[in-house]
Amino acid sequence: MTAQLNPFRNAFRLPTKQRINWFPGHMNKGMRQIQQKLRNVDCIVEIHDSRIPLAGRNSQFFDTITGSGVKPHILVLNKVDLLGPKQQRSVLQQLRRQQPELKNILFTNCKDQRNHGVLDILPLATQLVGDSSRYNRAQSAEHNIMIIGVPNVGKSSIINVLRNVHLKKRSAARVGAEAGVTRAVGERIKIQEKPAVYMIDTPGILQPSVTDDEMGMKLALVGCLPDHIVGEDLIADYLLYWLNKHRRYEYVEKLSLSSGPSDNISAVLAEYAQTHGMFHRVKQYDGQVEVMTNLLAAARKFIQFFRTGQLGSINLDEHA
Ligand SMILES: Nc1nc2c(ncn2[C@@H]2O[C@H](COP(=O)(O)OP(=O)(O)OP(=O)(O)O)[C@@H](O)[C@H]2O)c(=O)[nH]1
Repeated sequence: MTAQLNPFRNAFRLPTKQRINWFPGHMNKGMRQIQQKLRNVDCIVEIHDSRIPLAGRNSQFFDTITGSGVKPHILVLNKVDLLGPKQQRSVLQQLRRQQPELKNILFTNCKDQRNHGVLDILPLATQLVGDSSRYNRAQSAEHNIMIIGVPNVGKSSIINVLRNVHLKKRSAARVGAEAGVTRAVGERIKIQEKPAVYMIDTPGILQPSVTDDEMGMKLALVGCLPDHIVGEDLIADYLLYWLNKHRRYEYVEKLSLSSGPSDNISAVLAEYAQTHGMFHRVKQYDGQVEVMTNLLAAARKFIQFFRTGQLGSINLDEHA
């Protein structure tokens, strides 16, 4: 695709009537439960999606909930298989520039047989707890590590990998492709025998108010909340906006678009649906049945291409 002056929108706004409930009741409850358990926690491991290293990670918010300003804290950027090694390096540089206070950053992949990076979490946590003067429980018989983060980033998956590897035990935390699988702070899950280390799984929590439209859309795009809350049509529109803005035109070939890049989501989805046989039958008022292109199915496919890395390695927080 030839480089060209970007003829597309340069800002994304939610439709004015769109009301999105970013913060359902169980998150409020989860937040209180997290705070109640904090006293016995030695280290906070914040898990986030590596494709949005900044969006949704309001560090002040998590600091307030978990006191991670005083407790040892590790930021784990998971799903690095969807980010790719080149982007990984630029994400690290970006974080070092923008959040120099973050000292302990790991990239992980739970889908990799070798559990890329996941096995570094425990040694680093143990070292940080040992070095911590305020919470010096290094000599104590057991450590408690609390896992926090926004929904669907792989918190439960990481606990399961660690438990399987260190204890050769079956999964203990529920994992699911939809956001919001873990609804409450669970019991401690043992992941190592000597010294005993426990992990506490917590429900995914977003900030109580997501005021930045783009931040909300990025969270939606990587699946941090169920698709129906924002709507697949809107998520697909944001994806198209982002790709054009960053001149990432891989979608043109992937969606077999004959006329090149476009900023019109309806036209893009209609063409994809037509060329890929996506139709549905709609009954009209007069009883006639009309065959129409299935734009929703096309939107779902477009989003799925992004989520499975088929539109290339993407850091949604990179500057245009
Ligand atoms: N590609 C990829 N997918 C992953 C990885 N880790 C977890 N997943 C998938 O991400 C989805 C969410 O994983 P969970 O472990 O349930 O995430 P969670 O943060 O506990 O989710 P909530 O309970 O909703 O807060 C599941 O479909 C996992 O299979 C990873 O490293 N790479």
